[in-house]
Amino acid sequence: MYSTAFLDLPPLLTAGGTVQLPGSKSISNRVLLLAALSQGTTEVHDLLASDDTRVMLDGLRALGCGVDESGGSTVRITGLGDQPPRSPAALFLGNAGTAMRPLTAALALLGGEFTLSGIPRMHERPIGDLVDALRQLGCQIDYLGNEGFPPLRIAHGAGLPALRLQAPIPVRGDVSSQFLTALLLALPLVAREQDVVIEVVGELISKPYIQITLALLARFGIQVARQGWERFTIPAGSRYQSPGSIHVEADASSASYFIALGALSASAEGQNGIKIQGVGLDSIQGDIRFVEAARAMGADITGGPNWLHVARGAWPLRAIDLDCNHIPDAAMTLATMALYAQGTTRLRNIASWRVKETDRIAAMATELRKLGATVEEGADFIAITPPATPQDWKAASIHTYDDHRVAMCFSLAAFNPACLPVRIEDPKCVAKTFPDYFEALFSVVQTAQAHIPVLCIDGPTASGKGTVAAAVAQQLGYALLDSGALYRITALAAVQAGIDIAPAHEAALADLARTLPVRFADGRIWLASADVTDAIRTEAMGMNASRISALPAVRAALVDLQHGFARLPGLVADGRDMGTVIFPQAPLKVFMTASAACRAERRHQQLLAKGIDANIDALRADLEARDLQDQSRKVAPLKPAQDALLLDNSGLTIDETVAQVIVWWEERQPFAIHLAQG
Ligand SMILES: Nc1ncnc2c1ncn2[C@@H]1O[C@H](COP(=O)(O)OP(=O)(O)O)[C@@H](O)[C@H]1O
Ligand SMILES: Nc1ccn([C@H]2C[C@H](O)[C@@H](COP(=O)(O)OP(=O)(O)O)O2)c(=O)n1
Repeated sequence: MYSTAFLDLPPLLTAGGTVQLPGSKSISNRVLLLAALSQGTTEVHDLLASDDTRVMLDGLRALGCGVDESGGSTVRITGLGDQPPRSPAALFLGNAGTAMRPLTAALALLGGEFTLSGIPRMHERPIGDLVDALRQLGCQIDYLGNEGFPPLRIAHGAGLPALRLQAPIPVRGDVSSQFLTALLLALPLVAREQDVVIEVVGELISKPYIQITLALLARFGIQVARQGWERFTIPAGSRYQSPGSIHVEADASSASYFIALGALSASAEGQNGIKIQGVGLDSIQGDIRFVEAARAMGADITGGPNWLHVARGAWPLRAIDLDCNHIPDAAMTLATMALYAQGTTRLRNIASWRVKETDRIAAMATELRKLGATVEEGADFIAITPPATPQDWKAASIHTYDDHRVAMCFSLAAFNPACLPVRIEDPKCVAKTFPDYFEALFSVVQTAQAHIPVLCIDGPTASGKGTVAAAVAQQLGYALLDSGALYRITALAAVQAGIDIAPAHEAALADLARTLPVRFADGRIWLASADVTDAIRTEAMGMNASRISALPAVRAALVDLQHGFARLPGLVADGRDMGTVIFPQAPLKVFMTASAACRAERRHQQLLAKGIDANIDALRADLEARDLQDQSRKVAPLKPAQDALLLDNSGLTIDETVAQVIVWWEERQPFAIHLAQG
């Protein structure tokens, strides 16, 4: 997951390959609750690991359910059965509507004392219609903040009052279908002696989500009878029965981003479109009908029981005018597909967008406009006209409103014909449903090598390049190339092979460099099966590296390996010749220096921290000798590139040095200019 403040997506050109999608959030949290209400243990396979399932699992544990997470994506839930939930209990449910609503209903019917709260946005999301329905039944629920919104208190410490189950229970269906889902999931608890009937007031929205609820209830032994979408009957004698084991389908809403990707990108060379694993055309999730909408816009989609294949069909895409009530979440993806359509795309009947993670109509309108689109918005619709020509596109920093879908939708804007990068702010908000979304995206998209941003930091030993490069890479979410390590590893391999580091053995040393079995993983460096992270860091190996690096054939042998580090979303490279030889087109080259005295002192401190005693004068003499050797060699000597910015950090802290590099990087991005204008 990218936990950076922002993630800059370089312009993307093609896509191709296979993605495996994470489990559906809606199915995951429903299954968890049903398993928790059942007798016995349920093995839940392919459970989504996300913020929303995390709060549900924590909540169930707090209520006394058995939760065994030792099996990776398979979680074992031991249900309450006939046991009462542990009470009192305080549940924090983040921003998970799929946890807040059904738990409120279930706990109100089970009895006990509970508080249910979430993050501030959760406290702005309405729950009054559900509370009204439960209060009419006889449940005692209080608002702890604003009327009609969480946080809530359920107060049945003295036992449940008699519930009024004879008359049909009315619930509004036109604000959120989650209220009805909550009642359907919870009322079987009390459908013992008589049928329990729910009547929907108002036009029910998001019906497909109710279908998921009914299908999952059936898997847990509850057969709900439905008359139209107005009346639902839970038969007397209902009891939750664990199916023993259940598989969670991949998330059909998450599939929408990759369906869109296949529809709007040219295929990568030798590939034909995108294959999506984990969800197929016969999915029980309503958002699978996004397929029809994407086809209407031009996508070429085929599929089987648990896979989809998507390629470009009509291009440019066709604008559509669609009632999106049946696919409220996935429809947001249509709004960014509209950027690539001819004409105006109108998405209607989407009032529920206004009460989701954020006001999604306002959010989409604001961010689409930043890209140069013309957007009209109303209480329950949005109409998008793309920028008229490539020149009308703008580089935008997309605000994501702590809304995973906004972040994922707008990643598609990186295919803009103007080849502008797109900045996604707070990319970790995707953790709600798809923590590794950007990793999955990068695994199936490609761009021209020239579009991949590279930031070079060169300089003499102990100037702080390595430290600063690592910090900058972390802040930007970029890969890191410690090129000095490659020379150090080659030198170590030569020493181990007994090859003298001298010009006479240049060819043999170059062969060694070309076939170096090196691997960088989890902050460690491996040479074949040996962890050499520490062995290459000695002063002696630094000197050997400097000697081996003076051999032109060795340098040439390491070029391809170094170029291979430049991958999406970008690279920070540190060394001696990153800006001059390896990445001469890099948009930012920093030449970092510090006085010899300062550098000797830093090295001294570094060694002391490792428990190695060293003489500071000897260290200074060594580093000056190495500087001289690196500066005076014939090939790729240590020197600033012509367009490098010099940074003498003798008087700066590490943080100040990093901040300066980031300021220079930001000055080169188009977003700041846009912000200044906007
Ligand atoms: N302003 C600074 N910038 C970068 N590093 C610094 C700074 N001040 C002190 N240091 C320290 O200098 C030492 C040498 O840094 P390092 O990154 O190993 O240098 P290099 O990669 O250039 O050889 C590290 O221990 C680092 O913490
Ligand atoms: N791009 C590079 C990186 C390192 N080298 C050589 C020259 C250096 O003295 C050695 C060791 O580099 P390294 O960056 O690990 O050394 P320091 O951490 O700066 O002491 O490798 C090079 O020639 N070109």
